[in-house]
Amino acid sequence: MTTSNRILLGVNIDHVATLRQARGTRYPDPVKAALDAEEAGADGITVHLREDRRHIQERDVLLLKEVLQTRMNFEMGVTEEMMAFAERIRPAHICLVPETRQELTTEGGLDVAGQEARIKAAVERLSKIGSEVSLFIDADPRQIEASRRVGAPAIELHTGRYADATTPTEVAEELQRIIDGVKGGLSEGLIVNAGHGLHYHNVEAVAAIKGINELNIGHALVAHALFVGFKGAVAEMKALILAAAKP
Ligand SMILES: CC(=O)[C@@H](O)[C@H](O)COP(=O)(O)O
Ligand SMILES: NCC(=O)COP(=O)(O)O
Repeated sequence: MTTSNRILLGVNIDHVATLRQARGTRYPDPVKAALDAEEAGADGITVHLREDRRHIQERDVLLLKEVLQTRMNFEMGVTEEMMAFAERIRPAHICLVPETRQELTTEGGLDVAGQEARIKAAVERLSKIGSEVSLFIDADPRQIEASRRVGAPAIELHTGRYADATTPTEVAEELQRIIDGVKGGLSEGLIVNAGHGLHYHNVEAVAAIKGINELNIGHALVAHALFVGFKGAVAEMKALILAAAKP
């Protein structure tokens, strides 16, 4: 069970690639962003190779595998194509996410409870290559219990609803859901990560929750980097979460 106050920052570089793909250029290179992020204190690099390849490409993942000093967290849908690719690159961490072609971004968590046999088989297969498999789920007790049952060592709680909440009541309710989810995950013996939609203005309350292992943050960092540079954006975020996580 992870109960330390040391909280890790996983930097998601997908949206550096979004900017590149918008013009079909060679720049900006997410690989450069990853190296800058590491220099600025990132504990790991997250990439989501979407089925539609709207941002990260296979080339990015293959290069990252060669150059990262930290570790890769490879987000993927549960498809045969992705399973075979993951087996080829053997990332340190794999996060299984739900994916819909038309969605603007990952809208909800993976329905582990509704497809336990399928997710269990994927977790078993991916664990054989030495990856630590986590499941990107909503902070829902049913999904947390199912995650333990399918043998995943880790979960990542989807913080999108908290990030999108507008009224103080809604924010408090969504935060409480995450707090309860962290407690529930830890009591099931799982490593608990969190992420999606986290920003400089909403990250501290989540970073202050005891027992969270890692926060994965991307879109807000890439946006802020336009004004302060990628290293500056990562360093600011890292300082914020470390200060918030202090006992
Ligand atoms: C699963 C997750 O939360 C991230 O991969 C995030 O989704 C990346 O960005 P997009 O969802 O916008 O592709
Ligand atoms: N898994 C969440 C993630 O990697 C980053 O999501 P976002 O900060 O880009 O919304």
